[in-house]
Amino acid sequence: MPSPIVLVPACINQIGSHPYHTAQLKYVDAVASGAHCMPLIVPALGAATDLEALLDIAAGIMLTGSPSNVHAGLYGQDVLDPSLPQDPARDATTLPLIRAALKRGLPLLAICRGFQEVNVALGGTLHQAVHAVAGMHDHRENKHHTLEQQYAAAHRVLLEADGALSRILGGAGEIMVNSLHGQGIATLAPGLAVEARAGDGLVEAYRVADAAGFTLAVQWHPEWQLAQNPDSIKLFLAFGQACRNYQSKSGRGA
Ligand SMILES: N[C@@H](CCC(=O)NCCCC(=O)O)C(=O)O
Repeated sequence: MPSPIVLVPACINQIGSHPYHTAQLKYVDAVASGAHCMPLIVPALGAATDLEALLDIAAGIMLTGSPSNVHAGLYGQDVLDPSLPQDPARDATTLPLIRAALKRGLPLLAICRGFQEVNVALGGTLHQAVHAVAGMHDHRENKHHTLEQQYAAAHRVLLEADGALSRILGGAGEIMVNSLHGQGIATLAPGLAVEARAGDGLVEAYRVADAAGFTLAVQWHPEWQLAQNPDSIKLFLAFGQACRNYQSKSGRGA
């Protein structure tokens, strides 16, 4: 069977004098080495994206993290801190792509910003600054720390008993995760089912309840040093297997 193609939507980033379509290496490599699939970086072309052409060749989609925020206008709010990075071209590409991919039953794995944008794509809202909400913890990384420290395990999450994530992780009730986000889920979109929460109650993982295939979105970073984290290995293996199953069922597996 040819390797299943997993779409990895790009960000737009300024490098020197020019804007680039970019995808961070750790995400792209995790699709290859963790899910054993072929990553395909999708440019952030917005409305010019041919969604059906992409979905005709894809067997999965992975939404990456990124320092930028999903634009608050997309969930009916004003941007509270305009100094934080935005990526309207990524928003204009991923939101329609997410909806079209789910309609086809494509396996989906979403991480950090990706976790937030799937929620917004399906009608949910975000806290623009989780740490400013009474009773919530500060989920941000300390930018003065080394990368190793920033991506180290930061807090535990409690997994839903008998949930999809818990099953993938061998029946675990809780796991330790890293934490590098200022925003978080305020209202979960209709049709999403909670899979894990942090100690302050913040949703840390969910699935699309009535999806035809595998869907999991996590607020943490399983792609970070994937090979050293048994939970992350299991998560990416399960995603990869779902992509292989989708490819076989769609008749493209020969
Ligand atoms: N802007 C959002 C998204 C946070 C996020 O995805 N952080 C990861 C950035 C670096 C990486 O990709 O590893 C927020 O702050 O909530």
